[in-house]
Formats: sequence, C-alpha cells, structure tokens
Amino acid sequence: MAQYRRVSGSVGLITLQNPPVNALSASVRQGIVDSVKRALGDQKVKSVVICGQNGVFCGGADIREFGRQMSGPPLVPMIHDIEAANKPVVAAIEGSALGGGLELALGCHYRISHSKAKLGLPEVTLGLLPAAGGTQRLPRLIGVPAALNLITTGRHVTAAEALQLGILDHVTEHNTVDVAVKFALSVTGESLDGRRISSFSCAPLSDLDSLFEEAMLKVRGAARGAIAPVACVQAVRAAATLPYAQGMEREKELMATLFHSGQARALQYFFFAQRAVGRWSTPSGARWDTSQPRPVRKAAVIGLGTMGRGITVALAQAGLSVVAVETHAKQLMEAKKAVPSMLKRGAVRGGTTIEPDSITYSETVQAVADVDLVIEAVFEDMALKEKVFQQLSIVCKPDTLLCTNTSSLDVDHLASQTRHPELVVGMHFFAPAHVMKLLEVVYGRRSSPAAVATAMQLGKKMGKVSVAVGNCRGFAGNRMLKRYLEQAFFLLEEGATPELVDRALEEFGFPMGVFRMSDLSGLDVGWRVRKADGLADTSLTGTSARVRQGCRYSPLGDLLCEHGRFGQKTGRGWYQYDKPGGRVAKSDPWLHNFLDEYRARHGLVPRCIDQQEVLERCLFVLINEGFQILEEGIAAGPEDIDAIYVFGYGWPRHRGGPMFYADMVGLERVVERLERYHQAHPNVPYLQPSGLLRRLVANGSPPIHKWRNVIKNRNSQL
Ligand SMILES: CCC/C=C/C(=O)SCCNC(=O)CCNC(=O)[C@H](O)C(C)(C)COP(=O)([O-])OP(=O)([O-])OC[C@H]1O[C@@H](n2cnc3c(N)ncnc32)[C@H](O)[C@@H]1OP(=O)([O-])[O-]
Repeated sequence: MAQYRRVSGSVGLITLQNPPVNALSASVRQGIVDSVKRALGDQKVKSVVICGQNGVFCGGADIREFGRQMSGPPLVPMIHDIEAANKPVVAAIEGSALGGGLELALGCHYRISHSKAKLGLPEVTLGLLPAAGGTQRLPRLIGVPAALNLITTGRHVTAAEALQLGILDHVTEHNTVDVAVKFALSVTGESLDGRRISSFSCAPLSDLDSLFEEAMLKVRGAARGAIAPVACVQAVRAAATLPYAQGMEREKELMATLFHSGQARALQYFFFAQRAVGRWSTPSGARWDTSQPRPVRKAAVIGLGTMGRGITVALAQAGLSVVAVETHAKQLMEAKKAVPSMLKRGAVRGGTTIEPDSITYSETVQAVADVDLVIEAVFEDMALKEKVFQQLSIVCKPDTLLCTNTSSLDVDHLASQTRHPELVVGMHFFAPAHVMKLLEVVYGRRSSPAAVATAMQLGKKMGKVSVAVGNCRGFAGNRMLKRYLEQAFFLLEEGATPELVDRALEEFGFPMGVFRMSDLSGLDVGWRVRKADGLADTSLTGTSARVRQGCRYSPLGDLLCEHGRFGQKTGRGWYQYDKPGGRVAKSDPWLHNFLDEYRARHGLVPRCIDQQEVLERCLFVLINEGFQILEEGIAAGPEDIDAIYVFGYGWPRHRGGPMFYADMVGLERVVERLERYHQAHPNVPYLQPSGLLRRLVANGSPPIHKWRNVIKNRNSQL
C-alpha cells in the first residue's frame, strides 16, 4: 500500500509501504494511484513528493506477482498520470530505485537521491525489459549509448554516477525526504514543460545503425541465446527512431514476447533460488537462522599456488588481515609478487583500495598461531593434506576454524586428523578464487553448526554465493561434472568430435563446451586424480582397456595426457593452439586421426551423432546425478544445485540451472530418455534414473518448488 499525508502545509507526501523493498505490488500501485489523485485534487497541495518507507525507495515490480493473474492498476498509465500532473512531483530516492522503481522516478519531474542509493533497470536479468516506459524515457534523458549500457546489462549505478549521467537532479548526504520536501516547496508553481521526459527527443547521433549493430553483437556474445538483451536493444532503438507513443507500443510488444517466455521463468526462478541458498540447513538439523557464526578478523592461507593466491586476495578484499604461508621458497617469492598485482587489478576493477600490509607472508606454518580461521590450499594430495591438518591442529588456537579447499577429498577424514573435528569444514573455491562467485561450503559429519555458519558468512563477506553441501567424493558440483565429462568422452568413442560436442553445448548457452573448457583448465588435473584412484592405466588392452570396476570407462583423456597434450598450457589438447598458453582453439587433424585409430583399434564403428543426443547424454546424466545428490541429502534443495552450476560451471542463467531445466523439459521425458540411453549402454549404471527422479514422476511430476516436500517425506519414512 501507500500512505498519504500533507506535510509542510502544501506538499503531498506519498510513502510506498511494502516491506522489505517496497515492491510495486497491486496494492502499492493502487495506493499510489489513489494518493496521486488525492494530492492533485487537493487545492492546498502545491507539489508532491514520492518516497519509500524504511529507507528504500522501491525495488521495482513485485516479482512474486509475475506469472499470476495480474490485478490492480497497471504501471504504464500510473506513471503517465504522474508525469502529466500539473503540480511538480519529486522522487525522494533512498536505498534502491530499481526496475519499475526507477521507472516510477523517471515519471516524476525531479529526482533527488541520497548519496548511498543504487539505481538501475535490472529487468534484463529477470528475462524482461523495463516496460513501464524505461526503455523510452531513459534514452531521452541520458542519451542512447548510456541508456543502452544500463538497460542491456541491468547494472546498478551509484547515486554519484547517476548524477553524472543526468538521471538525478540532486544528491544529498542528509535526510532525503526532508531535502525533497524543501525542494518541492521551492519549485511550486514553476512550469513543468521542460520536465516531462516523454516530451524530450533523444540526442541525435551520427551513426545510429552501427551503434545498434555493435550493441546487438555485444549482447549476443555476452549471453548466448538469451532473448531479453536482444529485445532491450530493439526497444532502445525504437526510442531513438520513433516518436514516444510509438516507442511505447514497441516496448509493449517486445515485453509481450518476453513476459511468458521460458527464459523469463528461469531467470525469475533463479532470482529467488540465489536467495534461498542463504537459508541453508544440514541433515543434522543445523540451520542458517539458529547457528551463530564466529567473528573472523584474521585468517591464514596455507599453500600459495594458483588457488591459494586467489583465496588470499579474496580474504584481503573482504577486509581481513591475512597470513599467507608457503613452505617452498621459490613459490613464496612468486606469490609475493603476484598477490599485490592481483590486488591492484582488483582494486582498479572495484574502485577500492586495499592496504598491501594487510597480508603478511611466511615460510612456516607456525605463523598461523593466532588466526581465527585457516584455509588450506596445498596440492590435492591426501597424505600432504593430512600432514598439514595434523600440524595446524597443534599450532593453532584451540578454537581456530580449519578449512580445506579440497575439490573432492574426504573432509571427514581430514577432520579426523585434528583435535577438534567439529571445527573442520570444506571451503571449495573455484578458479580464479578471487573472481569466481561460487563457494561450496562442505560440512562434515562432525562439523559444528557454528563452523558451517562461520564459513557461510565469510563466503558472503567475500562477495561469494556460498552453498552448503554435504561431504562426498567431488561434493555436489564436481560429482555431477564427472558424469558429464564421461559422457562427452563416450560420445567421442561412438563417433562424435570435440567440435560437434562443444558446438551443441555452446549453442545451448555454455560459454565454453566441455572440451574447450578441459583444454583451458588442463587435462593433467583430472589425469592425476584418475591415476591416484588407480583408473588411468593405459597398459590395459582389448575390452579391459575400456572397463573399470565392471563399468564402461574411456581412457581417451589418459591417452592424450600420455602424448603430452595437457591443453592450452602445452599448446595441444582436444584442439591445437598456435603456441603453449595460446587461447584460440583450432581443429586438430592429429586428434581426428587419433580418434579414428582409437575406434578402429577397439572395433568401434562410428555413427552419426546429432546435437540432441549430445545434450541429452551430457546434461541428463548430470541432472540425474543431481537428483541422486538431493536424495542423499548432499544438497538440501534443487536451488542449491542450480546456484552451484550457474555460478561455478557456466550453466546459462537463462536456463535456470540443471534442476530447473529438468523441470522445464519435463521429468517424465528425462526419465524416458535416460532409460533409453541406459538400454543402449547397460554398462553405464548411472544412466539409470535415480530413485528420487522416478518418485517425483510417480507423484505426478510436481513443480520444482514442491520437490523438497517429496524429499522430506521420503526422509521422514526412513
Ligand atoms: C511492467 C514491468 C516493468 C518492471 C519490471 C520490474 O520492475 S522487475 C523488478 C526489477 N527489480 C529488481 O530486479 C530488483 C530486485 N531486488 C534486488 O536487486 C534486491 O532485492 C535489492 C537491491 C532491492 C535489495 O537487496 P538486499 O540484499 O537488501 O535484499 P534481498 O535481495 O535479499 O531482498 C530482500 C527480500 O525482498 C525480496 N525482493 C527483492 N526485490 C523484490 C521484488 N522486486 N519483488 C519481490 N520481492 C523482492 C527478495 O526476494 C527477498 O525476499 P526473502 O528472500 O527475504 O523472502
């Protein structure tokens, strides 16, 4: 709703009231319409101020109302009536003015903001466009290039930038509503002719066509297959080329194509999923709202390889003082040079300053005696990690939290090496650790609720999306990835090429296909793990070369590594590069010959494989593992898995994440395809649909937000 009162004798003050962000729900819109009518009809009122309660102007349209039957007054005429008013209307912006909230402000004649407010049109991130006149008013106010940037990226700008761009008329450090009321009194009776943005023309530009062509290329490259950014460019083009009324018609048309699209559903689901992962829980009953995190002021990182350096930077950027430990002198020296320059680059990007002396370096573990939390990031080797944990357990204060950055090893086993296993958790970062948003927080059997809560909170402080997951080989993300990679290898054996597989996945929306990605991260990483697990044995011949522990196995990755083909770093992998460290992947005839010979040697007759099979084999098997993970309670809900995949593995956000994608495709179809592939490949047991997936289908395939009930019911019967 909206509260209306008269203040300072002649100012009608309208306060939006819909906690927590004053979203424009039907009742808020009705409240605004009624209040505006009252203010304009009251002769004592000479000007109007619109603000939001609790220090937030407005977070935009109420996303929860999307997809439901719309009720209440629509936004467009509401904003039109405000702009058409014959009394000055001033927006008093505090906190956020986003989406419909900023569009409402653009309908006002003046905009005054607190210096700490954030403004933006983030509709594109929800699969929509600013269809309450935002695409038509913003370019008229700040020019086409700046509006294109804001509308197609959805980025939030500070009040200072908004002032510079011309979105705001004034920025204040004081009480914004008081300042706006005073301002409203000062403009009483002034002409509003030059204040109605819809009457402006866009500033003329010399080469409009190339500007829009470039913008289109940029958005298509940034989010492969996403339709909203394309529609945003088209809508801004309408603003630049058509009169306002026709531009509004175009905005409406474009919005109609987006509003009920699968992409909009996926992105809106993901908006809430991101927030749901913060409300974590573990099977032992620890929860986000009952577990108290411990304060962490000083942290340590053990091991300054690529991951350790990134983690050091992330901790320092979060304002912690950091002890960075590396026992190899050469590696330590390199890290001492690399970390400050990474910090400097980060500071330039983020517009912040970080004191380089917040990091101290040491060659001995003894230096961590007084820290609150340690993150171990040594080489992925259990014996080495065991030793580090034993040492830490002796050196550190008894209440220091001991975390491991292992990407797949057993957190419970590491905890058992310490005197306080309840203070051990996994903090699985993704490379580069100071850039990638995802953090898997892995709780062990004995991890205390406070330990989990502390790691989750620290992740948030570092700007990460922290997802709590249980302890198993590969945790959630890498465990699912393993299935995806294996299927990609099998497809090569059966007749596909890396190019075909990658093309299918990139057209689906991944920034890189599986083989390109594997070349980038290095084929030797997985090889080392497979060797440690006793899997990578290329001396085996005949049928046993392609079977391990009774299941199908592809030695293709191992064979490539034996040829010294580790990917980009060696200039050869699944593709060839112009030099070691080269970035541009080119098709490699050697690889194709190698695949032909390999198939001939194993009597494999290549067949034609289409894109659909690539997607189904690679993605459905990954999804199936996701269901297995949910069933085992390793992840608490589908949102956790989806956040992991979008933030850590490049799953296209406009497809919502793997579990949402399964819901979109239809669970019955996923089961049917998996069964079919399992029949064709009976020696791949994980192609069999998981128990949970089958049960969901047996329960009538409920929508994704109801899956937790099915999981809960099952667990309560155990
Ligand atoms: C014709 C159409 C044209 C217009 C289209 C639009 O405007 S599209 C909209 C364009 N606008 C946007 O895209 C802005 C989206 N919002 C944001 O970016 C941020 O919420 C924020 C910056 C406003 C506040 O950040 P923060 O870290 O302080 O807080 P937080 O993020 O944790 O949220 C707190 C709670 O509020 C909830 N909630 C939030 N917004 C909405 C909403 N619009 N609706 C409903 N709910 C909303 C949120 O789910 C959470 O609920 P929970 O989990 O507690 O049950």
